[in-house]
Amino acid sequence: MRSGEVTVTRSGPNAAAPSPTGEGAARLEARGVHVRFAGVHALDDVHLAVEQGEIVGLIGPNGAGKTTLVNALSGFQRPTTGHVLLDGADITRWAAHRRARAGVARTFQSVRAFRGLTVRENVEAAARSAGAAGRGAAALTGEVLDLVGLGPSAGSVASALSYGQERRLGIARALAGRPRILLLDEPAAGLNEQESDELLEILRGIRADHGCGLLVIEHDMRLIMRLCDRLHVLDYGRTLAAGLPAEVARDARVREAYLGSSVTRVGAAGAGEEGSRAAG
Ligand SMILES: Nc1ncnc2c1ncn2[C@@H]1O[C@H](COP(=O)(O)OP(=O)(O)OP(=O)(O)O)[C@@H](O)[C@H]1O
Repeated sequence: MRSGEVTVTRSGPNAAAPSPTGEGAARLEARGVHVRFAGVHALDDVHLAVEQGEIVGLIGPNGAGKTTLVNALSGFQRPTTGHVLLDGADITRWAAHRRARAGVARTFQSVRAFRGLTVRENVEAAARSAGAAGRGAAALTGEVLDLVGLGPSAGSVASALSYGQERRLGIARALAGRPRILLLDEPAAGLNEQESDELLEILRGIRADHGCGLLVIEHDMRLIMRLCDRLHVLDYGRTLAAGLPAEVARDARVREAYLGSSVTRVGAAGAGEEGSRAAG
């Protein structure tokens, strides 16, 4: 799904969104999810879970079903069959806004901030719509902008930002809801190497400071191999491999379907180059 909107949670300024079950660490899970569009099996029996505090990379060739899976997890696509669970509760029929209130935030591939508003106003608007008010919203906005490195640009109009900064603004708006699980759809798309390195530090900082779990769709293997605790590989809607990044990078099926010849460098160095079929 390509949209400029960012979904945020509705929670207070100093705490992550509440668990629907009252439990601690969040766990968002796709269990046996199928999504069919007419004759296309966009997802075929996919099982994936992301827990608070971990970073999971979702990779695979163009059209593999990555965005469809994030849509299914965030409530923008109803599975044809299968279930989505949050903290063990079945949320398959929950609308996107309800999932957002429960702590599941996402960004989209295309960023479109409110370009006439300042950076601060953009994030404050997201914080307010997520339930923060008054000084709480202002404090949360400042905190989130610092986290994504946009503190010095808080007073700039969004239209003056570079592309890389605008993408970080999209992440800041998602964080303004204090999510427990954050789904990022190609956050490094269009970034140069230096910007991608900066993004790596920002995403690590989000895990460290917010403690939220991240599911990251990305074609930038240099970023993904350094960032993620685990990888999940989709191909033609099916899970091709899942596991530790080094294990996945060595998997012959993954090399053939996606990583191509760059895998030797990816596996050997723990950081490689973009996959051969990764057109982003
Ligand atoms: N709304 C839709 N209607 C029909 N087919 C769709 C729809 N959305 C996605 N598809 C198809 O489902 C499959 C998976 O698409 P999806 O966008 O999830 O792949 P992806 O892995 O995210 O690709 P990319 O890396 O290019 O973003 C593709 O064959 C795509 O054409």
